[in-house]
Amino acid sequence: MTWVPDTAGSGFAIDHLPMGVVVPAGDNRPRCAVRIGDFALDLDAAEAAELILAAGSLREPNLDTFLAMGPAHWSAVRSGITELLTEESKRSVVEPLLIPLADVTTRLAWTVADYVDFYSSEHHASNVGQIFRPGQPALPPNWKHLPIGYHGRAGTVVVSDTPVVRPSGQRAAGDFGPCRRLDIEAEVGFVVGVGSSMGESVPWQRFSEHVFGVVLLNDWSARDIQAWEYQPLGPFLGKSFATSVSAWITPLAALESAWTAAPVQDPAVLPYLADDRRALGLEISVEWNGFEVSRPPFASMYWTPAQQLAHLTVNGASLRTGDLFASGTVSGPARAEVGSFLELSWNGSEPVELGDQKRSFLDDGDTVTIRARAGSIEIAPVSGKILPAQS
Ligand SMILES: O=C(O)/C=C/C(=O)CC(=O)CC(=O)O
Ligand SMILES: [Ca+2]
Ligand SMILES: [Mg+2]
Repeated sequence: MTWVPDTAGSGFAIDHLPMGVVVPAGDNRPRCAVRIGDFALDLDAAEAAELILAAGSLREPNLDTFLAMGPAHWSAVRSGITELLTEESKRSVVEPLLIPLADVTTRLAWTVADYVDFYSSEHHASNVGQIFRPGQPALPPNWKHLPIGYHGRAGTVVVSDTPVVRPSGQRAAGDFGPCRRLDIEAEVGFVVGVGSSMGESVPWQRFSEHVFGVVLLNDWSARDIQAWEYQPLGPFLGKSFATSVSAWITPLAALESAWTAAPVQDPAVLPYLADDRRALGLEISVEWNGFEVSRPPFASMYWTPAQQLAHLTVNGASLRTGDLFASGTVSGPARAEVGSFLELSWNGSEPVELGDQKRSFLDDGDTVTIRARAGSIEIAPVSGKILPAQS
């Protein structure tokens, strides 16, 4: 039991403790923090006051040093924070370090090193295959043999609530202008803490030794630019303009009871990909201008994050602290479970109702918020508003 008021049922109770970086109003120094209910606990101040021992890792302007220190450190810090927030005897010294969330702005919590995006929902891949490549098999021949992915643009990963400017680009031969089919992709991102050496692959069993935690991720996608540019090398400018992530990273340690069964794979995969079929049972919700338009089920993903990690490194490519890999768009089997508006509106042919409007893609001024829950835990939402293209 925590002494912090009103946390039960908030999704951010004492069993959660997601980590982030905040700047208090009237200050300009970013500091490491943990979220409890509607407060941020200033971990920089807690470590400075020796209320928590973290070898200086919480006195940095972001979580990079903390992330690099690995599971034993993550777990010791988590225990220390739990103690501060539960022991009544600590309350008088800790309570002054709680800042209402209304009085802070959040920052990107870590330096994104490499960013990789997978394509691991069978429903999403077959929907997009039918839309982009009609007349061809919905899934490419390699799809069930490896988790397909591409390298994205780490430098344009932004924290939730950062506005997204509509990109301009080539929409067809000789046709340049603002994107007309601006879309979202609802995804789950995994934040790597502990790196690896070049030449060394990281087996799926080592997932929790390297991955610290989970964020929600919106892979904003310019469908007209993408459809024109992507062959044969895959997504480029159609996706590199912005990718949004949650302000708070949910540690894997908070999600231990959220694991459930992943779909059985047929055909059998190669031994390095033969994992224990554990999926995170996150129930995602996509809100468009405040209307819930979809509920993608994360446990339906064909390829698991542990398999994605094994595949990422099987050629000896190393991991770095801060690497971010995204699940790929999360789409379930039903139309009301898809993770993109491309699928929801079937490429604009079946617009959806938002109040008294009918819509297929994003208009300027629209806001999209992606939320997710697993039992008592709410993953911090990722939200973004579309601003007009640069003139
Ligand atoms: O199939 C295609 O050509 C394109 C697919 C996507 O845009 C999806 C993508 O970025 C990967 C994913 O999020 O699943
Ligand atoms: Ca994507
Ligand atoms: Mg993107």
